Amino acid sequence: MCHGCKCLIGPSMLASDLSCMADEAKKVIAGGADYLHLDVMDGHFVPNITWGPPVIKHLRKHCPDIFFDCHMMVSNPEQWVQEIKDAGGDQYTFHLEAARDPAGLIEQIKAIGMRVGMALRPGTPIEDALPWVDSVDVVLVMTVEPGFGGQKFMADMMPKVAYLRAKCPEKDIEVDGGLGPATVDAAARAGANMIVAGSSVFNSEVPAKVIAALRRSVEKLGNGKSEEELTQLPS
Ligand SMILES: O=C(CO)[C@@H](O)[C@H](O)COP(=O)(O)O
Repeated sequence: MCHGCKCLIGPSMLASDLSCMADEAKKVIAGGADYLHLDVMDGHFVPNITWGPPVIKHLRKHCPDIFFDCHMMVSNPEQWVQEIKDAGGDQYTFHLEAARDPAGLIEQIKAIGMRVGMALRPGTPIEDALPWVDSVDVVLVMTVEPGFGGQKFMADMMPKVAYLRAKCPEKDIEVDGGLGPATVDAAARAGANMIVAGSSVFNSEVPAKVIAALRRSVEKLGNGKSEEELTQLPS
């Protein structure tokens, strides 16, 4: 179980109305988001294209204080570190499958002053990540195939999360894909403390309620409480 990790909820902007991204961001910030998850896709590493540093830079002007978690679904993650930093990124999450030299890339990101995230596609075994886990701030376990929002949560990724949590009680573990009030309990029980949620938050009439429900699950179940203890907690 997670001992020292804070529960953090990060709405995925991919699911927002991108014609008014800044307003959408402000809405979820007001609704209690701890950070914004920004999916950068290059049409090569994944079969979709979203945005890059110019859009992040403009969003930063409208949202000066929130943490920007940049999920780099790109084939050449070494190329964008400086641009993402300059645009206002706080965390640079690269895909292990795309990194030619993970150790060098981690150093590059750290040297520039961003938090380092390492993401794993569903098909990547957790063992592949172990050599670098101690050097990164966050491990992102994808719970859908990266590329698109609105997919079904892959509960069979939870053993990866649980294995990692057992090995690294203090590490930030993030999950992303198909998360909402109906699926978050499994991720919380496995030990994830950073929850990315796109469709469930932005499709809701009241995003704040969904964010609160996600937080409630992680705060309760992520602390290793028994079902009996949970029934005694105020809702
Ligand atoms: O990285 C991705 C998809 O590649 C995610 O961040 C999705 O955007 C999450 O969206 P939902 O599954 O929550 O709708």
